[in-house]
Amino acid sequence: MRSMVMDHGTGRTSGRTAIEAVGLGARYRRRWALRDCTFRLPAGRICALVGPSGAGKSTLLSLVSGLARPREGSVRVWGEAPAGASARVRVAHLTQEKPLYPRLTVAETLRMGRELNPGRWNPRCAERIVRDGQIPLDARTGTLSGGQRTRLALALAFAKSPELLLLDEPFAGLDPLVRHRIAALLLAQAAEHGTTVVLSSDLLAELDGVCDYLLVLGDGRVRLAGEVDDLIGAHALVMGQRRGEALPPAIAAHPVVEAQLSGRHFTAVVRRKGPVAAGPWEAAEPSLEELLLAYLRAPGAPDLIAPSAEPVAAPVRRRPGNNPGIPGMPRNGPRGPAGLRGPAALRDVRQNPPDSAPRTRHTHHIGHIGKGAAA
Ligand SMILES: Nc1ncnc2c1ncn2[C@@H]1O[C@H](COP(=O)(O)OP(=O)(O)OP(=O)(O)O)[C@@H](O)[C@H]1O
Repeated sequence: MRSMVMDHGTGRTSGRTAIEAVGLGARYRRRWALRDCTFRLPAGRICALVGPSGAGKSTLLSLVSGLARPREGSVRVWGEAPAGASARVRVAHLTQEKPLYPRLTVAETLRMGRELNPGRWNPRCAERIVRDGQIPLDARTGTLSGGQRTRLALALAFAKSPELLLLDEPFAGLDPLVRHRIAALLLAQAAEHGTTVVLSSDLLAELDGVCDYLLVLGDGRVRLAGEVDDLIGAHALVMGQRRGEALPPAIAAHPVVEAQLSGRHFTAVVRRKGPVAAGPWEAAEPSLEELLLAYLRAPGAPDLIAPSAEPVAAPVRRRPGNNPGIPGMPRNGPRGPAGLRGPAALRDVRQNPPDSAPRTRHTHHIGHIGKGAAA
């Protein structure tokens, strides 16, 4: 079961802000790719950017890095316009293509990185990441495997000493073992350098234990945003014997994000209005993957912008159903008695994570390492 340990000392709704978007919108010709995006990402987080294909994830990353300009609204990176010279050097953006010159060797690529980033280049960091991956320095980058290319691209990105690292699908096309190594590398480097990371991925199981902040897009809009702990704590996963055609009234009394009724059983993810009543069912906090799957399967579920993701500059325009007054949210005081009982199977997986699972450095995340993160 997930730990309820929270770091109240960090002041989630205050502190440095890495990204703040207000009413952000972008479009390609006549079609909006992103609309009315409003959220804040505090510094020091590892943020998962999730959404179905075409939801606007790459577009958002391009707006944040200054590669694209917004059509409406604004985005600030470390308080500045992303396209400005000073914001640009503080941000590294690894696009899906991970562009490398195929005819250059690894050593030549690192040399080029140094020449392009005078004053910020950290050669020891780049060399260590390449050496740990046993990548031959004299190999041409065009001959590297997918995992080696990703590692080299991450070496280039981290050696630039960015304060904000944007990664577009860094795990795509990698086998599970390589994904695990890359995730561990990412966590270790981000912890060592204090880098804020935004990581888009559709490998949901991999994100648990890696990310402590969540931004879910759907159809170009923000659907979920906030600390992972807050968002998970606001929901319950309920499983039980089905009696009749509908969910038990005590469960349906909570806003239902997604329900599956099959055979004699039901499974539902609900947004808790309070403790889930005891009954002939089991209730537990969903894992990050379970929460994400529920929202991805239910595109009509109301969005939820947690207080931890509200911009300082402008209040969130709430759509119907986006009710922040949920037990478990820090602005609403301490968590009430959860009254949640975890199914033995889920509890077992979460209490016995693989030793090698990468762990986040964030204090409030320690103790709820996910199920084989990036395994
Ligand atoms: N260069 C472009 N020209 C026209 N439309 C585009 C362009 N790039 C993206 N789009 C459209 O904008 C929307 C958002 O695309 P985007 O690539 O940001 O989504 P995504 O969530 O990153 O998708 P994926 O997970 O498949 O990479 C989609 O409808 C896409 O078709």
